[in-house]
Amino acid sequence: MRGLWTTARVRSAEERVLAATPPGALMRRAALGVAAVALELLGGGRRVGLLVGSGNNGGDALWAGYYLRKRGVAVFAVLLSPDKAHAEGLAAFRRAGGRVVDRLPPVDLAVDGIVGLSARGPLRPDAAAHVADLDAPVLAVDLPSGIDPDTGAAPGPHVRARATVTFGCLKPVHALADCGEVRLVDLGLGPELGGPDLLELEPEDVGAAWPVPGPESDKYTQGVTGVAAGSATYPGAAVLATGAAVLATSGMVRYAGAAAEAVRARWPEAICTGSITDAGRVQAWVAGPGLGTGLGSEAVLRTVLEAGVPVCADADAITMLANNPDLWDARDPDTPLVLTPHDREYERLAGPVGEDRVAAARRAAEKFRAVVLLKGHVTVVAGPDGRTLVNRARSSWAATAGSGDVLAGVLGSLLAAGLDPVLAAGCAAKVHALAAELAAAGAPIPASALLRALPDAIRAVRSR
Ligand SMILES: NC(=O)C1=CN([C@@H]2O[C@H](COP(=O)(O)OP(=O)(O)OC[C@H]3O[C@@H](n4cnc5c(N)ncnc54)[C@H](O)[C@@H]3O)[C@@H](O)[C@H]2O)[C@@H](O)CC1
Ligand SMILES: Nc1ncnc2c1ncn2[C@@H]1O[C@H](COP(=O)(O)OP(=O)(O)O)[C@@H](O)[C@H]1O
Ligand SMILES: [K+]
Repeated sequence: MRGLWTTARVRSAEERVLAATPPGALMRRAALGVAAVALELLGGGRRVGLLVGSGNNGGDALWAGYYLRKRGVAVFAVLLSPDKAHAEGLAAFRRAGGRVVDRLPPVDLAVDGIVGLSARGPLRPDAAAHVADLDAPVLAVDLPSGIDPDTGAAPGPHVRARATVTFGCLKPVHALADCGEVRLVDLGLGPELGGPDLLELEPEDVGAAWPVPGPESDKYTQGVTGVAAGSATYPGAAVLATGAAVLATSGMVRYAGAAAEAVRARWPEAICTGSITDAGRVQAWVAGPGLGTGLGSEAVLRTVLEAGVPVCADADAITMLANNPDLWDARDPDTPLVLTPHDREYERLAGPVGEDRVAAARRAAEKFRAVVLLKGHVTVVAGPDGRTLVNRARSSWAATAGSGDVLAGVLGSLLAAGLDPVLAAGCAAKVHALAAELAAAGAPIPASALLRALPDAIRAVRSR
């Protein structure tokens, strides 16, 4: 698990460490780390350009330029605010033979020291113009400038980094936005940081949590997943959600609804009935994909919410909950509920997502006392207790019709197996994104291919 700390937390930890270290020591340690990665990225290249902003981020870049000069690299620096450039860094850079220029000449690598933790908003026009001019790979200092450190939002011009060297700890931007390869330089902040604000599951965490049968298991002990999805109009959603539950764990799956024929034809191992009242006992329900929003569907959702087992409410179930607040009363508040909206469904429930997806997921989790999995390229899982997991997909091939139905089925089966709902949601998101990546291998895929890749994705995380 990787922890991520917001800028406010980093700053307060840094203040305490700074007070206990000689002046400039932390910056030089940070800059040495930047110079080391720059040398790696340079390969045979010998020319580096620095874009230097007005704060300590620029100071890091100038000190890195100093260390690179000591290794015989030609280094050029553009000072975006010459009067405010970090004084000691600039003096050291000049002493070592670094050249201050108005515009970068052709270089093999650019170092982005424009702005770091104090960044607000997109790059300012002068900085944006220098960035637009670059045609060398960029090494970002702390974070790619123009991206918000805490939300990962990049509402305008920003740096696209080949790699980022960050200091002390990872910040939300490193999980929420594209920072290239991220390297961490230890500044000894550890004891001062406290617990992280956000967590990112690593493949091995997902592999360790994934439910697998043991010698004592039978089909019931591993959890029975109920699927209330699909309709005469949308049988496919039922086939995908049920299939995902069938493939994700080895417990049993019961399907109840109007697509029973289609589901039985594709998944003979699922126990199918036409009506929720005949479904039998389950340990968790997945409700919503392709279900429709009419009165009959509302009755189904009510039954599921009253069942006293964890529920994953997706798609039409979310729309019904948004349109008909009475439905919330059916819910036993002590039984876990996981809502899996995409941005438009979120808006129906809780207003616009806005640029801070983490805050949005947390807002809804608190409001509904539910686990909220906000889908997208960056998926955020927030629990009503404030626990928050983030997962940034490494590809976008999952953006295809029916892909959400697969996610809901996987998540439902993890709930049925008894996983903690926040962990279940985080594991489902990670395996779903990995399955999309494996299935696609560089070419578009339908959701049914994503579904077929679930076993490969589960094997991949379990082998870590
Ligand atoms: N505090 C510490 O102990 C350490 C800090 N370090 C560095 O210090 C950085 C933070 O330094 P500062 O707090 O001085 O601030 P920054 O260097 O992040 O920002 C400096 C200034 O940039 C300008 N700016 C803000 N948004 C901008 C935008 N969108 N476009 C262009 N310019 C913008 C603002 O005027 C801001 O005050 C970290 O990111 C890290 O690189 C490292 O040296 C390690 C040690
Ligand atoms: N650009 C993207 N990159 C990676 N994953 C994405 C992207 N867009 C959507 N996804 C993922 O694909 C799934 C889409 O779900 P959803 O929007 O409900 O689609 P559908 O309703 O067609 O099934 C979600 O798991 C989401 O996280
Ligand atoms: K930067």
